[in-house]
Amino acid sequence: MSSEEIEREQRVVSMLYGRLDDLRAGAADRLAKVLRETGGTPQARTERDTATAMYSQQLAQFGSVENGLCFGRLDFEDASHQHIGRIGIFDEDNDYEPLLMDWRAPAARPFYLATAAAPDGVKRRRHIRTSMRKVTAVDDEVLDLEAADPKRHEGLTGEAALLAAVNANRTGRMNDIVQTIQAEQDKIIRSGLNGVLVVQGGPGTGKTAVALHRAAFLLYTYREQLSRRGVLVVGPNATFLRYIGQVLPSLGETGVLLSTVGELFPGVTPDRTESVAVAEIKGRLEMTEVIAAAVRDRQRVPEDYLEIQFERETLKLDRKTCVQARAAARRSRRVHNKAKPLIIPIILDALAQQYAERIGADPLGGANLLDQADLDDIKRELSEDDGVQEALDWLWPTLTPQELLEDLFADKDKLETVAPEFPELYREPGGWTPADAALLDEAAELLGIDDTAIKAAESRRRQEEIDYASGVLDILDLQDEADPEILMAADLIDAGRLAGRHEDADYRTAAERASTDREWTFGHVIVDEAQELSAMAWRVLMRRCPSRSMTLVGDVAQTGDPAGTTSWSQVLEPYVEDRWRMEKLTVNYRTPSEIMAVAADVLGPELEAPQSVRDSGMDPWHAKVTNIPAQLGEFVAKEAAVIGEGTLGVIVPAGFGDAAAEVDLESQVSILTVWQAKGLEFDSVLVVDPARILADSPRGANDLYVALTRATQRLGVIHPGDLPDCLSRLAADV
Ligand SMILES: Nc1ncnc2c1ncn2[C@@H]1O[C@H](COP(=O)(O)OP(=O)(O)OP(=O)(O)O)[C@@H](O)[C@H]1O
Repeated sequence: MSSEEIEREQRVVSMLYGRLDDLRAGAADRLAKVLRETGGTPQARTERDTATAMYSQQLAQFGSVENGLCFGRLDFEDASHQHIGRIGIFDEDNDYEPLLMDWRAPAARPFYLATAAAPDGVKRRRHIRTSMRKVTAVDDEVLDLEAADPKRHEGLTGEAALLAAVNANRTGRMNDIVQTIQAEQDKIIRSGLNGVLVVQGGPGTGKTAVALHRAAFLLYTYREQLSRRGVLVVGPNATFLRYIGQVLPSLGETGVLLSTVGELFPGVTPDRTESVAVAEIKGRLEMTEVIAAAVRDRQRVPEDYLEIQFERETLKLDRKTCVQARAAARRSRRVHNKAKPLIIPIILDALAQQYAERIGADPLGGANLLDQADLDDIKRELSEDDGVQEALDWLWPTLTPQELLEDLFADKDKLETVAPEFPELYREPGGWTPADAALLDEAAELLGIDDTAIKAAESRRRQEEIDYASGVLDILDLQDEADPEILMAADLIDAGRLAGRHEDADYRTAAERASTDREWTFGHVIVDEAQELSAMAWRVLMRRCPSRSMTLVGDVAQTGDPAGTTSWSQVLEPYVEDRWRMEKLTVNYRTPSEIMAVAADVLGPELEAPQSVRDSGMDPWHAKVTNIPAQLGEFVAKEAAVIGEGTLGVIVPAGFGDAAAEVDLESQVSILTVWQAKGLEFDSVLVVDPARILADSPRGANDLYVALTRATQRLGVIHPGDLPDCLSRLAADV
């Protein structure tokens, strides 16, 4: 490419960075100005808070698009052209003409879709590669069938830039692919907001990348709708979330909540582990019945009667009354904690009657000496009595989800009553596992919160605000009394509305608020590695998204979790029946063809493995070793030396000594289990003891498939015994 062209693009790119600097300086100035302001009316204060949040967010956005601000240019048949980049920049002095078109704008679409066969008015597509603020290369594609290069791959856009991107060494953090999105990916990214979209694709087809770019696209296109409710992105584990954490900010988006399902229950951070078998049980739909039974088990009646000391009397609360009270509460179909107020009057009535009969009895045998007012007094006193409260708590305790499950899992007798078929659920008290989150959420649904007290306090507070506000209005009106022509303040605004204006507004982003609110419902939910979710986890996510505006990406051939799914329709049927759409991704951008051929053998011929976009020219190898712990270091050192600056992932069977609980993504060599490696990639991968990975789980073949497909360049397999037959394609290490 001529240096003249590079220089020409450099001038444009430098101009755009100049504009970016101006925008950044403008936002910084405005932010500094609002931060300097103090005092003023409450309304002025809230306006300042909004402005502060807005300018801070703008500053963060302008900072995050620094790398690769402008990466493309389209030249059209009509001799016009347009530069494409991470954000839109407009020429304020020239009728706001776009200087840089946001990649998500409809007008930028031909950059990803135009082909020689369907050029869509585009004559030439140019990929502009930059490093820091310097243009390093430009790659042109002339969209002209006659001039097309016969060596180019059918169906790939920007092949040179794409191959440069997929061949680059990995850093341990995922990069965005905004510069080289391919047509089949673009279609998914820009698919409409509504309904459930399933994206099925083999390893390395860009599912994660597509999911994240889709989040950015949706936030751009449906800004109004989505910034209020937020977008939730769910990933399989914390390492994975750290791996993808930078992608959305690099696309200028910050308002997205990234979470695992295990962390979706506010206030609970999973801090203990459990066996795969127990986690699998906890993921089963049958757990809904177990939890419902656990709640019913806490709604008790005495065998015979309960004795309650009140004043100097011993009252007896008989079984029949308790059964009646319980039946009334259950009949109401209210959730447990909200149904409690229904048993209270029945119990108090019975106790008050009994007490009145004792103390009000006419010694001469006449009618009871107490009247209704006395009875009411007795009931009030009973309701405040500790002994009575204790009895009520025994009959129908107010419970938090944590209390319900802690009491259940740490009590063999309770478990025996509630879930006799699952004694494995027993555990020592303290702490929660990732699978518990879905159970806590289910329990919260059945228990509810008795918010009568909270509501009463809220309405008291609001009344006080209204009283205060009417005081303010009175004062204003007094001042205006002299001139009846002037509109009274109270004519313009009533006290309720004035009070409402002064209520504290919440300026946290939707994502921040959502993370602390169990009942928050999102505008859109994106699930990565969706095949891993258990039936119980799906219930949690569906609750968070009643609009069913969802994108689910995954690969049923990679399911490792025994609680996970092998069929999308099975998972979705209970929630949306057959009203969901599926898109497929077919090209593998990560794994070279030589490695993909080995991986495909593991799953057999019925699986359609994705097509690799490139060959590496290197054969994956295997080596038989006698003593893995003693010899592994040697292989790691050799491989690390070969890849130089690149990353090496050593994937070991679960329970292998060296796998750390936390994976350090920054280090050159990571030792991790298949579960931890889900969704990640490394320039070179060493798979240790494939026979054990196969044997360790009912989904062992899927696990091995995942392990083998993490490599972007090189693959080696080390095995202590015979090489499993399915890997016979591997060449012996020399
Ligand atoms: N259009 C593209 N341009 C450049 N790189 C791409 C493109 N699509 C995907 N990639 C790269 O391919 C690799 C695999 O992508 P990604 O992790 O999204 O795949 P995946 O389908 O989620 O894989 P898996 O199911 O194995 O976890 C990443 O390095 C990603 O950046």
